[in-house]
Amino acid sequence: MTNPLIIALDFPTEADALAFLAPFNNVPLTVKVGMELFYAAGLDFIRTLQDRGFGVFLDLKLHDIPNTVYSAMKVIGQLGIQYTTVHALGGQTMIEAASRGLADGAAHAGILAPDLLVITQLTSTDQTTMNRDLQIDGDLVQSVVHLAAMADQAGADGVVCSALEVPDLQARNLQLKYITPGIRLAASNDDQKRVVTPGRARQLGSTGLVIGRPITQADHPLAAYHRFQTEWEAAK
Ligand SMILES: O=C(O)c1cc(=O)[nH]c(=O)n1[C@@H]1O[C@H](COP(=O)(O)O)[C@@H](O)[C@H]1O
Repeated sequence: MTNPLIIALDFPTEADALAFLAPFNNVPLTVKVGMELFYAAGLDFIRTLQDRGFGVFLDLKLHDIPNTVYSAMKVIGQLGIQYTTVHALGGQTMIEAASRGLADGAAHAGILAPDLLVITQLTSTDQTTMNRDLQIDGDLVQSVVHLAAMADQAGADGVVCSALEVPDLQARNLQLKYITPGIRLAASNDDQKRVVTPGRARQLGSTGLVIGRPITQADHPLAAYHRFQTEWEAAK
């Protein structure tokens, strides 16, 4: 089974990412490659991670017209990775196009398509940001529920949201995985606004966690990873 703890490799270079991963040699990790590292290290680095046995979550958060997203996802579908992302705010037709693109790319390569995860409201967004900056009226949780239901309709495999919203999503009986960032062992003061501990996230129904700085910036990353894992396991 895929490791439910996904580490966000938010590093500026391939060398930094590989140095971080050195102690994790025998750990069956799924690692998330986001915009910074992908733009710096590209597809060759994705293959390096796969050669070393890591599962890959390619997080490029596509948001464009359906035809452009379809074509990009057709390429991504051929990579043999585990997860990739689009923004819900691209709308249902764009999400459907993304799903088709992944399926067509994977079929072309004769492999399984990655899970398509849809970003609902970012965990750095709070109620005020959503209403004032994005000019989306109403309640943030209701917006996440609406976007997740749309993603489900469009054939997505999961959504990215705060663990705080998962109970409301489960109440809708959606056929989705709930991948939740904004995970912290204790209260923190960084840019994340909707924050949850790993144990609480599991109790709330998260399928998987995305964890970045609390592990990547720790003095002892492997020990930090084990603390998250222990809390996750204890919350069964
Ligand atoms: O798509 C994501 O992974 C994502 C969505 C979201 O709503 N919030 C969010 O923090 N993320 C990502 O999850 C990771 C969280 O990193 P830390 O805040 O360092 O734990 C980063 O790579 C973010 O890009």
